[in-house]
Amino acid sequence: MFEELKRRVWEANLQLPKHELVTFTWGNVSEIDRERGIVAIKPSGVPYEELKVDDIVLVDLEGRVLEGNLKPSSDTPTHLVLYRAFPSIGGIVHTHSPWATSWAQAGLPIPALGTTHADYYYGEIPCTRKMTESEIRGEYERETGNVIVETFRERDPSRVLGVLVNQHGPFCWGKDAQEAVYHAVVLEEVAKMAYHTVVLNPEIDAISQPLLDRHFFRKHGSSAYYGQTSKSKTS
Ligand SMILES: O=C(CO)[C@@H](O)[C@@H](O)COP(=O)(O)O
Repeated sequence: MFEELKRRVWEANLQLPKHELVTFTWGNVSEIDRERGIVAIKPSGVPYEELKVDDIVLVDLEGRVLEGNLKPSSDTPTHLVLYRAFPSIGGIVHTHSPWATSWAQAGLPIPALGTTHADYYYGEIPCTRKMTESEIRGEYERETGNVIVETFRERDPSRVLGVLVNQHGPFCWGKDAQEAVYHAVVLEEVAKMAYHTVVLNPEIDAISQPLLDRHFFRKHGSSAYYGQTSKSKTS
């Protein structure tokens, strides 16, 4: 019954090395079947070149393994916190892609400096606060999810489709695993461009609200008009 879900998650995981978003095993992708409350996720520590469809692990929203012979990603508790807190999302990607991770390590949000950014992220891509010692010593991966949720108290996860976890790296999401990978690719590109932009002009301001609105809403929401059909908004 979940063969299709597992295949989609397997294919989405294989997109990470293809887009040069992961080194070794530094990343994972999951997708949720909302109707059944089942999450398919990459197994922990398995090299991408060895990953098979049947290695994808199925867990419930409490993290209990329902199917699979391997341990799920060590980041599974983070994914589960996000699926529970953000009902609009259907897929999640975590990587240590170098440009996004550089901003995360610097503890800085990525400002919206141009239309490439505004096409997908409505405003700055936030960086979480640093985690406390007790959060790190406790249920670390679950607390990582909690600190992301805290960062989104005043933000809309359907408009800001990713986050930088301070001193760690990016988590992105989308309506499914494939779209989440797409947003992770965009995040890495805008992280690289933003770095170069602020180096070239340290005084640069974020783009204006009208330009941000124009670019985000031409691809998202009921007034979107970019592309050929509603399905092509990410192309
Ligand atoms: O964040 C980290 C390591 O810092 C992990 O996400 C990364 O190594 C992937 O872990 P898994 O192989 O998915 O358990």
